[in-house]
Amino acid sequence: KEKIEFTTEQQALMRVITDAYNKHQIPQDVTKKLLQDQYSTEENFLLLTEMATSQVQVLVEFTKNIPGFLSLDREDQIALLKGSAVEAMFLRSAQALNKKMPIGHTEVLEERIHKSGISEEFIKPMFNFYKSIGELHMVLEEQALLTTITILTPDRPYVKDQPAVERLQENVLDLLRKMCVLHHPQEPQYFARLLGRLTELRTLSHYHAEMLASWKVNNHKFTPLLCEIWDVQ
Ligand SMILES: N#Cc1ccccc1NC(=O)[C@H](C1CCCCC1)n1c(-c2ccc(Cl)cc2)nc2cc(F)c(F)cc21
Repeated sequence: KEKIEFTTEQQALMRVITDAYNKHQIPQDVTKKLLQDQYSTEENFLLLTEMATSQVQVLVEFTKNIPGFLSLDREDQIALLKGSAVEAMFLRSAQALNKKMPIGHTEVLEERIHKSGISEEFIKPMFNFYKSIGELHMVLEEQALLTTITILTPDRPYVKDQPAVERLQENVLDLLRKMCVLHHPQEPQYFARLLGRLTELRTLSHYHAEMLASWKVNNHKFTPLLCEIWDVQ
């Protein structure tokens, strides 16, 4: 049984990232809203744009706490945020769906999302991703580190100093690898499976603009922030 040792730097990094992840939760819990009422496709689209907009603001605050992020070139910081916002939102949505809920709530939530206005062709890939995240039973620290790794992806479009991003990402990857051994000692391949989800996440995120454009509403209105961050309008 491998003895897991964390350096003092890694312990500090873990605490900072976990605290930031906890602090920057989504203000109002979207699952509670969706469980409360069945909304029209228009109301759901509005809720989505509100959630996505607040999610971007939450993401910006979260990245400020990633050690080293603010020392990156400012344009690279923007490129990393723009490049990861959609993936971070789908990760957050997956974690929202896979949260422990009273009996029958998850089924209601899934039903509401199926009927929310999203076009059928995207339902399957989206729920496949949510299910594959759920099967991992990630602990909170792993969720926080996975989101951080997604943000610190060096090969996003327009990133100039990729090695600087790689150095930050490597520290977080090393920490995540150790956390996976610690929390899933029986699954030596767990870390690799976790990283494999990031590939699935990137594929799903390619659809996001189409998913929004094909939402069953007459008028697709977006906030200025979403127009900036998402390739819409
Ligand atoms: N945005 C956002 C966001 C930010 C933080 C947390 C959840 C978010 N997701 C959301 O609000 C949307 C809602 C918005 C109202 C209409 C039904 C979907 N959502 C999505 C979903 C996000 C995008 C795109 Cl194109 C399709 C779907 N998959 C969800 C899974 C869940 F379990 C869940 F509760 C919510 C979920």
